[in-house]
Amino acid sequence: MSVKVAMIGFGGVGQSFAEIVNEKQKELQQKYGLEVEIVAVSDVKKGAVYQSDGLNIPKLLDCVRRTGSLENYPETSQTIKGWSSLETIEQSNADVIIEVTYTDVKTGEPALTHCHRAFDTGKSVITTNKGPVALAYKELIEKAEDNEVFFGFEGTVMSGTPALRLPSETLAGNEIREIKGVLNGTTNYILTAMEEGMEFNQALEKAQALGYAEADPTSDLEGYDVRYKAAILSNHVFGVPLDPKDIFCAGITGLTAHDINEAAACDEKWKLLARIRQGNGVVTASVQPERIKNDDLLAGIMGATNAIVYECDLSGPIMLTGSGAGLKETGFSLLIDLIHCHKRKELSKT
Ligand SMILES: NC(=O)C1=CN([C@@H]2O[C@H](COP(=O)(O)OP(=O)(O)OC[C@H]3O[C@@H](n4cnc5c(N)ncnc54)[C@H](OP(=O)(O)O)[C@@H]3O)[C@@H](O)[C@H]2O)C=CC1
Ligand SMILES: N[C@@H](CC=O)C(=O)O
Repeated sequence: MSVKVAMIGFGGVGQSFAEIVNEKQKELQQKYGLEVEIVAVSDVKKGAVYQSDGLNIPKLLDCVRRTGSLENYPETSQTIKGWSSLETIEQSNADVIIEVTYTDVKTGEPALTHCHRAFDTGKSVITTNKGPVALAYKELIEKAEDNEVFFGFEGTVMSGTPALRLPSETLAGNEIREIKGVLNGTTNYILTAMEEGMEFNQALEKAQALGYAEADPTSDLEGYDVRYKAAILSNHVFGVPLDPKDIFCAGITGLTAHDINEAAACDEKWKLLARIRQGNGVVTASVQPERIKNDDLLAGIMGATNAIVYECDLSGPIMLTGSGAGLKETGFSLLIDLIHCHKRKELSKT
């Protein structure tokens, strides 16, 4: 079965997803009976292109990587160029909108409006954008259900490492009382690099070049990105809405090379930790750098790798570790959701 996809945002993650779809086309067809057609891409500076019978992915990637613009994408009589994100969502024949614009930690826009418009027009949404999921979790889940469409956001926490499906599917039956983790790739990369003697700014530049950091890295450095992830986890795992503003939040900008060395001399490490606890239906959470012993499991989590620990009543603590950021990994998270969206559709036919 063919699933038509429109992409809103075509930065690092968007392009990586297109590349994965192109590489895995045959396998997706053989294993899942899934044929993915990218029919539209709409991006602020790179422009927009729509073709109802599907775009040529290698040409799309070549065009944007060579010229930085979709203006030069080869046209046929079917091609429409220049649609805004909302025109693309409303007027394209896509079944699924892949929302991969930047995360705005204050308003969740423009992604929040993109999700609403997609659901209003009967389209599913798959996103890695933390904004709408952290700020409007319940509202969007309910709207997707009311409109009988799919809402996937696995990549919003720990990119392609399935930190959200693990508690809701694999750990089902447990009561989870506490979650803690290293949930930001950029800051963990910087702290690891500083332990190896690199300057803060140089480490940040490297994290940006590797595609880990947010468009505005203040979000990473000051802990806002993790605060959003904590709000998503509270909603998703505990079923309790938590306003990001109510989460105590401190970042890593106050940490100096001296602090890092002082911790090392005591057999300890600094980690930016998120803690989310539930008791009697009330959730409290915090995000802050903490000095932990080197024999703590989380002390061994280095570079852009992240880890999350679920404290379960039956299975005890379960730790999941994997990439917390990265273009390929995050592109893959979109694919996981797309496969689940497809499976759900297939199941509904039986
Ligand atoms: N990179 C990572 O490791 C991870 C990223 N994420 C999330 O995934 C999303 C995408 O990340 P990434 O690809 O790295 O970010 P980029 O900044 O590389 O890409 C975002 C793209 O969205 C475009 N854009 C902005 N506003 C609009 C709009 N209104 N309509 C259409 N396009 C728009 C930008 O265009 P322009 O540049 O032209 O302004 C840019 O090309 C973000 O929300 C991020 O938080 C989640 C997990 C991991
Ligand atoms: N900027 C984020 C990307 C994933 O959410 C990070 O560094 O973890």
